[in-house]
Amino acid sequence: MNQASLYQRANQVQRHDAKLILEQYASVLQWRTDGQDKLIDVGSGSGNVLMDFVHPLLPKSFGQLVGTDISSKMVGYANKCYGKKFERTHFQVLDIGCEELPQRLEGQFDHVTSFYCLHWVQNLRVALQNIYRLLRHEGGDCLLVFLASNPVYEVYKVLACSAKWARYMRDVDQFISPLHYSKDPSAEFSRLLGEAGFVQYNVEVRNEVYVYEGVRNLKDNVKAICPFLERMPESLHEEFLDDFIAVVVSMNLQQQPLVVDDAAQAPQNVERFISPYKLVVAYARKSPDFVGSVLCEVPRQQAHKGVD
Ligand SMILES: C[S@@+](CC[C@H](N)C(=O)[O-])C[C@H]1O[C@@H](n2cnc3c(N)ncnc32)[C@H](O)[C@@H]1O
Ligand SMILES: CC(C)=CCC/C(C)=C/CC/C(C)=C/C(=O)O
Repeated sequence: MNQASLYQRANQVQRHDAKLILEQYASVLQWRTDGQDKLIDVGSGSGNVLMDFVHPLLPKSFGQLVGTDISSKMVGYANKCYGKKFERTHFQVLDIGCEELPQRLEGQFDHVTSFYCLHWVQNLRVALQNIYRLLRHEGGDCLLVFLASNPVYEVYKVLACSAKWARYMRDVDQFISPLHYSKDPSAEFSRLLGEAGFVQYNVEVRNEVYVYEGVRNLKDNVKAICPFLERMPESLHEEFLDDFIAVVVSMNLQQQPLVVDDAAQAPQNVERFISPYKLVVAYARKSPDFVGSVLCEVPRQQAHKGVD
């Protein structure tokens, strides 16, 4: 995932989920009384989720906002878009799955956030140990949002077995969420949080559905995140995306076009593609003073996203 501007244009699902979850958790985060909070975001990508939805929640006098990503291209893009415009804000390269966390980052932050990143990291145990170490020694909290499962992974598996695409997808398992096949992602992630040292945590696994309107829209969203495209000549991209769509159709994830009878209304004949997925929403604190309300059921939105 290196194409920052492409990602910035085709990340509606990711933006939708981050916005909704931040609205629910803004008041749960343990804000400092002096307003000098330091926050680090893991896997910030092109930076727009961090700057559009996290930055506005920070107190005016916040201490520091650091966006990080494993991709230097993403970091370069985010610094160019936001680094100069926003005070006390910068982006830097960090692999959250690294064996040794840079010492200058250890124990520096009040909050760690991460949206749609941890499903890219195979070694969640190491990633959580690093997240724990980023937080101040005396406390701090984290809000981690990522995919447990998504039909995109089943499509990858099918394409990886085909004679045409196998040579670009030999390491397909490296790009499947480590919780995709888990029978109980909530229990598994809770255990990992406990092992990392977090004493109080709440892990929800939300069953979500996003509906993509039109083939082009789905293809653009796939293009923005698919790690295999950059390995093949550009002349093959459209063929790969056509085959991707054919697998989606074979999995019965296409909804028949809706035709509206009412003469006053134009018929809607755009195909819709349904993506049912499981989203992990984990909130954890390093220190033991846990607020009971965190564990209360948060109001849920019922409508399918992506459809007006
Ligand atoms: C889908 S994007 C999410 C970007 C942004 N957080 C958002 O919500 O739009 C996932 C990002 O995670 C980054 N990423 C993948 N593995 C990572 C790792 N081990 N450490 C840090 N970032 C990683 C990718 O480079 C990519 O920019
Ligand atoms: C119907 C269908 C297979 C939809 C897949 C849609 C899609 C582009 C999912 C991407 C999931 C993902 C890995 C997102 C990300 O990391 O940002």
